[in-house]
Amino acid sequence: MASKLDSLEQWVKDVAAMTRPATIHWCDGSDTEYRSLVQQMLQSGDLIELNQQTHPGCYLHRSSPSDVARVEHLTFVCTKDEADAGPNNHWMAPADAHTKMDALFNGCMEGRTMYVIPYCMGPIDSPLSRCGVEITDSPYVVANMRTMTRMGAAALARIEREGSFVKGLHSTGELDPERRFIMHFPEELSIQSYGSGYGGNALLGKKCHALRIASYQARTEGWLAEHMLIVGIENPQGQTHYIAAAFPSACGKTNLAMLIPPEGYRKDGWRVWTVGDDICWMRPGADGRLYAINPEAGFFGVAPGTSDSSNPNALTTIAHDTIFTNVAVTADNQPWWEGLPGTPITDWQGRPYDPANGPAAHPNSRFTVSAKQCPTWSAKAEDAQGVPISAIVFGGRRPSLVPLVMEARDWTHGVLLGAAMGSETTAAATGAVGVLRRDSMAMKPFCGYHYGDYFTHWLSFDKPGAKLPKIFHVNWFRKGKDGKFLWPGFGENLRVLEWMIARVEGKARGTETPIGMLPANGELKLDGLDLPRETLVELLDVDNAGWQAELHAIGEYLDTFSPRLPARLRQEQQRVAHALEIP
Ligand SMILES: C=CCn1c(=O)c2[nH]c(Cc3ccc(NC(C)=O)cc3)nc2n(CCCC)c1=O
Ligand SMILES: [Mn+2]
Repeated sequence: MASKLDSLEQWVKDVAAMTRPATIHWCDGSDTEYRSLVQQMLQSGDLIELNQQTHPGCYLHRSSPSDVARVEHLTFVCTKDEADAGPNNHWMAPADAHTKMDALFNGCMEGRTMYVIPYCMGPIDSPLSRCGVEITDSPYVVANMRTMTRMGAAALARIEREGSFVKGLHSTGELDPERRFIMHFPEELSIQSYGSGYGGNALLGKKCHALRIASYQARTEGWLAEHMLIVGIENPQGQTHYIAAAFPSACGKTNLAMLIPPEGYRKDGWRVWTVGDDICWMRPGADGRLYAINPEAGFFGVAPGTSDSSNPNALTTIAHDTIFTNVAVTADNQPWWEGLPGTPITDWQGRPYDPANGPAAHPNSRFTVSAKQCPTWSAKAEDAQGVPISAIVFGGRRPSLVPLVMEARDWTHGVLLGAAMGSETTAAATGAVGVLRRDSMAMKPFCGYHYGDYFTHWLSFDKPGAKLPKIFHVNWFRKGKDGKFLWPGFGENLRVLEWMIARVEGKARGTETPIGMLPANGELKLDGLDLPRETLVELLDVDNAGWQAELHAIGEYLDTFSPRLPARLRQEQQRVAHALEIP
């Protein structure tokens, strides 16, 4: 009787025959295994021990200077039909990609250990979870996957029961930027990554599996794999509403997932619970509501900007048992990055810190830590059925035009808000300031198939019996004429989430505008916040002419996905455009 592990064992044999490792190690995810991996990496220099008094169990990894972020131009979706990949992906024919990758993997693990990492994305006993196996020659990847996924024996047992798993093959190769590829084969449920040791390229459970492959799978199976945080908002009466939110980078997703309520709210008994900060898998439950899990078990967060003022919960979370990547170090061997007090003496490349060389910590430097270490971590993150989603929030960094918050009039309008979301670039990102980059549902680098088909899939959830979440759009970053931020943001954002929940509960009326529903006078609670009335007026201002231009630009953006753009979405854009023309 063939065991369901036969296909796994055969695949491991085939990979070993191609890569020719010195030894093969099947990972069990135990503490013993982790400790010996850490010792091995301290010996090899892959890890550097940090100050164990102030940061017990914390280590520093320095990647090679040319391997510090995802490489979108070397990331491919290899579907049989090029059109299925869409204009939002680089495409290569599967046969060509396999030829290229087989040549790179040939003998690449000679003298190395080949680690076999069975993992589960999501709670080990949840029907919403999915399993994968990553084969890698990087102990750093093993250590990170143990934190970021449910890795080891329990996952292997589930694979044995289920028989299906995503096959991920990774090698750091020679860390040569010229020989670096991240290939996705959605029809084969497989991923092949060569030449990078960095997070999003090498921890295959995260962006590669949980977003690119999973978004493709979710479309065929009727669920959603999204680039969203999941946060629970508990009111003084003890009722908790769960919100899923998608933002492009640099909007503070992790900060929102770990939000600390303003003083007055805390005193009244409001609590914020963290379920996830990056990825959300959602599917309709028996009652027609959308139920969500966080497929990850940890946070792979951006270190710079994480401070006592922006996210005290994150600082507490990473005070122990955390792996830091490409941060700086202080004189007493503590991890350091821009935004923290104190001074760095060694920069992310191990050089004596010199401001002339740029920031001490790399702008994309990261911490890898178990989600359970977060003071606001919600035990519901382990709930097999997931949490019911009351609201979906899209957002972006828009210095002008876009109000603080607006509610979609229905699901179709909400999908339009998500499709049109984006951020104006800041000088830090691209040098050009004020260029609007659309990033639909914040999935631009992660949607594993044609964006037009993805919008069609989103629209398909609006069907009889569905009890869909309300959809909102927020903008924390609107500026006044003086160039200053109009909204204090951070913990004060709870006031906006409170209004959303009041809308969900039918306790706020709101006021209709052509672009959506806005808080009516007095509905946004401002007590304890000295926000001048004219500032609130500016924050909620709907500039009709400006929005007519925006809707026109949205139409042009949507047309780039023709002919696979769903007509219903283009009609919704037209509806809003016409509503703006009515005086
Ligand atoms: C839950 C928090 C979400 N959030 C925000 O809501 C937010 N708002 C802003 C803009 C801002 C910056 C500084 C102030 N300072 C004072 C003193 O008001 C106010 C707003 N920055 C924000 N940031 C940081 C963005 C970079 C990752 C942010 O994360
Ligand atoms: Mn992300």
